[in-house]
Amino acid sequence: MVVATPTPLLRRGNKKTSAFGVSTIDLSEDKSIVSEMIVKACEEYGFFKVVNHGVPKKVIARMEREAVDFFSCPVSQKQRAGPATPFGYGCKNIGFNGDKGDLEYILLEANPLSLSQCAKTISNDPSTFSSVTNDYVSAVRKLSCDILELVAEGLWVEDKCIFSKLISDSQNDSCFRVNHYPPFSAPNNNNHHHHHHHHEEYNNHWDPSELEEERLHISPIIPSVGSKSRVGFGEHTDPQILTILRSNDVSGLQICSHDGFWIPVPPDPNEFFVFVGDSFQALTNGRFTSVRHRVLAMNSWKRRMSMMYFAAPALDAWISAPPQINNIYRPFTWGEFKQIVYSLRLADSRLDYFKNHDNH
Ligand SMILES: C=C1C[C@]23C[C@@]1(O)CC[C@H]2[C@@]12CC[C@H](O)[C@@](C)(C(=O)O1)[C@H]2[C@@H]3C(=O)O
Ligand SMILES: O=C(O)CCC(=O)C(=O)O
Repeated sequence: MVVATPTPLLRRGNKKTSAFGVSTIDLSEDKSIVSEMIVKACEEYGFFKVVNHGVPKKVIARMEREAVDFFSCPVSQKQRAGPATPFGYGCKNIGFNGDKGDLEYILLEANPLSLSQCAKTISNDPSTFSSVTNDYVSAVRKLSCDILELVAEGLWVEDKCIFSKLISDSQNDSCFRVNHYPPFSAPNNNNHHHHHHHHEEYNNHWDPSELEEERLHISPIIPSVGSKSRVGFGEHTDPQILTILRSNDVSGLQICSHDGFWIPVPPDPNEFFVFVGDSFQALTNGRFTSVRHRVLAMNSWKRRMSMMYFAAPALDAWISAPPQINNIYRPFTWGEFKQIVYSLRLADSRLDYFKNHDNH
């Protein structure tokens, strides 16, 4: 029997093993050039940096302030917003397999209704927290849409909104995360006193005696990262379509090249980094690369803080009416889709859906 396989219209291009330089894409440049560069970056590393991104400095600064204020609260107060199941405040336990990371975080659903609910447990001034967060999330969602439209253009797809419409209103499963990593001092260095002094920068409540203990609990997915650094966030790919990351000026982020090298990404607080996620790799039939990345806690007295917007389609709508296969992009297979839902640890009702449709 001959089985018709859909033509892989969007094929993975040849990959170069050239020396790495993070592509920097200037969104104010000519559209046709920018769209071509973005497609190339999505194919080669699945990772790039954007400048002239259009997100106002003030929107970023206000969000950073809210996050710093939250993480500076006493543990007992932060725990009111937890545990993260998957949304809310989480500390150290980053994955549902019990993966450990040396960080604390807040993971939120990126829609106004959910944000205003969660704000009540996060802030003493919930209305300010939710308006600042909504402004930030809306601005980075707009940036994601701009990028997705440029991608469609670069792929010569007729409907320029084919990808961006998946996330263009706030009714989708996008999420927002802020990570906060403690500072790290390498074993046997004598700078403890010095470090401790700077700990107070965020008036944080990390117990330095925990650090030595935590060093022993290296995430099982990382075999070894050497004695001078520790895992902040274990290696993974993001299940969503795109991730938009902004961090302060503390290093630690690394991406994995296709030939298996870990490449440190110098931090840049004024710009954004973009990651291709598993969903985008699937939608483009593997032409785009979902980028493997991790965060190491570096030997620095300063703490890393990063904020991420994860652009994801409305999964419920996708379940009830999966997009039709056409020549433009391919809907997820059920296997891929299930993986995304599981990775997001979404509501049990959605997981039940798959239990009842296990033949997919
Ligand atoms: C270690 C993990 C955290 C994560 C689930 C996972 O097992 C692997 C993917 C991780 C990730 C990365 C992007 C998002 O931050 C996240 C919410 C997601 O959907 O996949 C996290 C997951 C998580 O924090 O539960
Ligand atoms: O904190 C960072 O810089 C990146 C962490 C990350 O990859 C994630 O939260 O999914």
